Amino acid sequence: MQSAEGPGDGQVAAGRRVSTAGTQTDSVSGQTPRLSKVNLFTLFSLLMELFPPVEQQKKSQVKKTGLVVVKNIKMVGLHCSSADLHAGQIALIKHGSRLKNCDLYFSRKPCSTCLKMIVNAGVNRISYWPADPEISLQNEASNPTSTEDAKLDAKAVERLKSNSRARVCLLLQPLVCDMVQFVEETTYKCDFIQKIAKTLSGCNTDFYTECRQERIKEYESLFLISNEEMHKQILMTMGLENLCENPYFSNLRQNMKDLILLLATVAASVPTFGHFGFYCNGSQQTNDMHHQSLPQEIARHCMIQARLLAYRTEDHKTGVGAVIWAEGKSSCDGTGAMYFVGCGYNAFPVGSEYADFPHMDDKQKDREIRKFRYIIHAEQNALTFRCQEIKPEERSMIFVTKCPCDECVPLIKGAGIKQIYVGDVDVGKKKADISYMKFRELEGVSKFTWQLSPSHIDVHEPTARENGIQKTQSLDEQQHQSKKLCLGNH
Ligand SMILES: Nc1ccn([C@H]2C[C@H](O)[C@@H](COP(=O)(O)OP(=O)(O)OP(=O)(O)O)O2)c(=O)n1
Repeated sequence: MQSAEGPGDGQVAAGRRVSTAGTQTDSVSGQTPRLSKVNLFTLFSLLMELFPPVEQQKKSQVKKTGLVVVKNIKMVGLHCSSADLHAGQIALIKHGSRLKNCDLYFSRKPCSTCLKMIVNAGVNRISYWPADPEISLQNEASNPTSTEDAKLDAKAVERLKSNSRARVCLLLQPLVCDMVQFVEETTYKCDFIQKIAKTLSGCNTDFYTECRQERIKEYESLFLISNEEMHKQILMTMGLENLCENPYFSNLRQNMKDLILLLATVAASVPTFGHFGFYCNGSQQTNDMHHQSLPQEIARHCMIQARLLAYRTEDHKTGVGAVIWAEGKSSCDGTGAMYFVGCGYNAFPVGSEYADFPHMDDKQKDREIRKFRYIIHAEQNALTFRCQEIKPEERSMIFVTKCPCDECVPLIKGAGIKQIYVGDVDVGKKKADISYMKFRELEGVSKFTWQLSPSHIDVHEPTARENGIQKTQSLDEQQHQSKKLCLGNH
């Protein structure tokens, strides 16, 4: 991941303050609103809780939890609980003593079983989203016995917290004031939404608003506690009584609400809509395992991660995000066999200051002071700062929000990545300083672009592939689906 600043100012440290800085500290010169690293990691932990389930989740008091492992201010692990293991246990299995000095971002306050092992591994800091914890405290009325256990666990967590070297805290930074509006506007203009809008030709121009509203409703019910009293009770049980006083309490709730709004807006940018998905064009279809498509919901989820990363860009005109995942042998992680390899966004070389390089684009005169020779592309950063090797025998995939340019196409192929999931709006374009010609000719890497399912284009052709499986749909089924908004888990 790009950029070297660390999380720090303006953070919400448990029980001390809600926020001191009015805004995040690292936005670039006030040009475009920018997501802070702390908020990026927090939002990634929430997203990981939403990773499409690969197995049946058990109905229990233990809530599914997302987890981001950060080392030297870079993400090195993305996990979520499985049916048998909590997210913290998975981190321990996957990283072992490499957790030493890492920062961990949980989507829920971890239980004592996880916390004792994580603390023991020597982590530096543990941050969590201040709503219902992993062992739920929200079911008080419905199940008094399990709430008793949950309260005992919360007490044990507090004891572990006060006796450990690791800092257990809340790290939430207020968003810059026009951040949500900026995300909403850029989302509406993004390739994925615009491609759908074109096919609707005015009959449902408001589909994006509907998608977004659905996501907001879903995420609010998962990540917020609507009842203020209940929220206070939970914070008290978690040892955050200082945050229960106003204005801290209302500031905290507003911060949380804004972040959820932002996450839902980004998630709505790659919607489950009609027959849209990531498909490769006919001639590229193959039976080779390495080149078969991921399930659509997983592909969409990873693209949402890439879209979120783009809000860390240092290019104030065009933000791009990229994330690399691979599929190993089966695993205990809630992500199934998939594991995180690396991620990045477009930015100037690490350590540079805002004024070091030109920021002009190719529509502005004077070639010498244009940005293009200096900016490191999202894919380049994802490859440079990856935390895992790309193994030739495994299915590896990169998700990029914008078509790879001629500089990046050979890098992706050379690195041995097997699949690209991408928005292809710029394919074949040659701009003055950056061109997107090589993507079309790229061979040996499967290209899944956002489009209508091939089976929808020709209803008699049984070529739709969901997870590599041939599928035929009746005309009726298709018409029904395209009328209705399918708003399941992104
Ligand atoms: N796969 C890609 C494609 C582009 N970029 C980055 C490099 C530059 O920071 C920016 C370039 O984007 P554009 O080609 O859209 O050029 P402009 O920013 O000048 O926009 P415009 O389309 O108006 O020319 O995106 C990237 O990181 N990864």
